[in-house]
Amino acid sequence: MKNIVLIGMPACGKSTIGYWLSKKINFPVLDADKYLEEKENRVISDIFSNEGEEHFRELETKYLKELSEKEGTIISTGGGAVKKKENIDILKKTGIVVFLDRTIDAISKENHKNRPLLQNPDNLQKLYDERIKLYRRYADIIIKNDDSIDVIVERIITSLKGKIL
Ligand SMILES: Nc1ncnc2c1ncn2[C@@H]1O[C@H](COP(=O)(O)OP(=O)(O)O)[C@@H](O)[C@H]1O
Ligand SMILES: O=C(O)C1=C[C@@H](OP(=O)(O)O)[C@@H](O)[C@H](O)C1
Ligand SMILES: [Mg+2]
Repeated sequence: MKNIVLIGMPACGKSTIGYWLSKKINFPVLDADKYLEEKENRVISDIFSNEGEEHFRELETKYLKELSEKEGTIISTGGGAVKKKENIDILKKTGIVVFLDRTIDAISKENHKNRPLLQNPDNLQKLYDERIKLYRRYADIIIKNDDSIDVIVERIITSLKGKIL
């Protein structure tokens, strides 16, 4: 059974929707950021401020590799997982990639205190411009996150019917 891999901008809903999707379809869920924090016994903002983004990206790749070895699991990635093609190549071998497409406007209204890259709000548009083509390129399925979480979960389930559900 393939994994369901959620990708998209920071605060597009990957962690939250992964959790509710898991409840609905009874697949286990693993959040790549939480997994990394548990394995490293540290929080991401601490890794960014002490060792920097590059070190975080190395750890992210290491743990995405571990997660890609799962089966029938929902994997909520961090927004920057698409920065390395290597990450996506690995995730795609065992999973179907779902891009949660949420507007910058909606994302900008969320609380970003635990997102080191969004401490400067101007960075959101910059990240979007750098990454949007990557999310679209790597997506097997694109789901617009422009309604309630329940509706989005149902949209994902409908789009996966006949593919893996
Ligand atoms: N469709 C939605 N309706 C209401 N809140 C949403 C929706 N999608 C995401 N959110 C909220 O946005 C915030 C960021 O979501 P999160 O799951 O942490 O995003 P990500 O893991 O992609 O960074 C959370 O507070 C979440 O509840
Ligand atoms: O967009 C990014 O580069 C990042 C997004 C974060 O995850 P979320 O997308 O869950 O916020 C987290 O992995 C880290 O702060 C870097
Ligand atoms: Mg998340």
